Amino acid sequence: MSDKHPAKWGLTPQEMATLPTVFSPDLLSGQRFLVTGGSQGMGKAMVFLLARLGAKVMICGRTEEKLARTKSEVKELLGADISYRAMSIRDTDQVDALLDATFEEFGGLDTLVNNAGGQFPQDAIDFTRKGWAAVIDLNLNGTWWMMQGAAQRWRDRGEGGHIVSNVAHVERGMPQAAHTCAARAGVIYLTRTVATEWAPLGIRVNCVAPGAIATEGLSQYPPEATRRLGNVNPMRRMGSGWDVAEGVVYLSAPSGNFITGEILTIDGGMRMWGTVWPAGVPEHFQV
Ligand SMILES: CCCCCCCCCCC/C=C/C(=O)SCCNC(=O)CCNC(=O)[C@H](O)C(C)(C)COP(=O)(O)OP(=O)(O)OC[C@H]1O[C@@H](n2cnc3c(N)ncnc32)[C@H](O)[C@@H]1OP(=O)(O)O
Ligand SMILES: NC(=O)C1=CN([C@@H]2O[C@H](COP(=O)(O)OP(=O)(O)OC[C@H]3O[C@@H](n4cnc5c(N)ncnc54)[C@H](OP(=O)(O)O)[C@@H]3O)[C@@H](O)[C@H]2O)C=CC1
Repeated sequence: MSDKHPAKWGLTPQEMATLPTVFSPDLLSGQRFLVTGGSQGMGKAMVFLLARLGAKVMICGRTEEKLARTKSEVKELLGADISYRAMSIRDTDQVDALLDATFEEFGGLDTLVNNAGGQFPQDAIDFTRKGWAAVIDLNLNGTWWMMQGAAQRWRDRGEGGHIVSNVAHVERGMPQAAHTCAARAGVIYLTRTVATEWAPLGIRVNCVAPGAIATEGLSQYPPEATRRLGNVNPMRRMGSGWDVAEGVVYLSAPSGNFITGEILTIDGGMRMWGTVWPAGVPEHFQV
């Protein structure tokens, strides 16, 4: 997929309704999930897979129209009912309201999936304070409000739970995306820390760390930012939202019962070879 910029990124609802999965159809029967950013991209793939496996699902995002469309597509293609709430994870009052509504509607929560996030490509030296703050607030603070809010409710109810946060492959840093690299590293180390603090509460805490994944979110980036994404790992192709969704289910289902503080990298090997350079390869690094 080198040098290509498709007219439309990501999986269609029909694909998400029919793609093969390694998991059995009743695996998550009765399990209650909350997926932030479930209205498109990887989050939407998770929602389709979770619904196919029998889970009850609540999704959120800022745009009501996208949430309502996802709900009706899941109903039409899978015959399943999901719930949604329009909100921003950056707003602590809205986070509390979402968590309260979810616990009330489902009578509890089994797994929180922190998937909402994003950034813009820019050299770190040029970040404005407002741009830096926006990316940290969304990806680090917003994710943390969700993690802490869910854990407090589980503790107060005397129940356990599981958190899985969608971060990014950041082991080698991320040139031209240092703000999101810093935020994702923050989430990774929060995860590794509270996995210990919250183990006595019966709460497992994990992350998935994707490399370049073809999703609708990429349509917000110009072709010069995305045309190299199929060439940034040894497999020399992009992953799909389904690859990440299956990783989330692996960690959340009984297959993950003895896994906490883990970062499951789903990147086609990008941690070993390949650099994104989302704003273009600087002359110094061209070969
Ligand atoms: C191409 C990938 C780049 C990252 C590299 C990651 C490498 C890993 C794999 C590669 C692919 C990863 C892809 C994705 O994650 S795609 C899915 C996620 N979706 C998005 O990223 C959506 C796009 N981003 C945003 O919506 C916003 O940037 C953001 C949410 C981060 C900010 O939202 P907010 O609405 O609060 O902020 P504003 O838009 O009002 O902007 C606030 C200030 O931020 C600065 N800014 C914003 N955009 C840019 C830009 N394009 N370039 C430079 N600066 C920017 C700016 O200071 C804004 O303030 P002003 O508007 O007042 O100037
Ligand atoms: N695509 C890729 O290659 C990679 C992506 N990632 C990360 O994985 C996650 C999912 O990515 P992807 O599926 O591509 O993203 P998309 O941009 O396709 O989807 C993002 C989702 O998050 C929601 N969202 C964004 N901001 C907020 C907010 N403040 N509050 C609540 N919901 C919000 C969006 O809905 P709405 O706009 O309506 O709010 C949308 O549903 C993101 O954190 C992304 O940065 C990491 C590595 C690689």
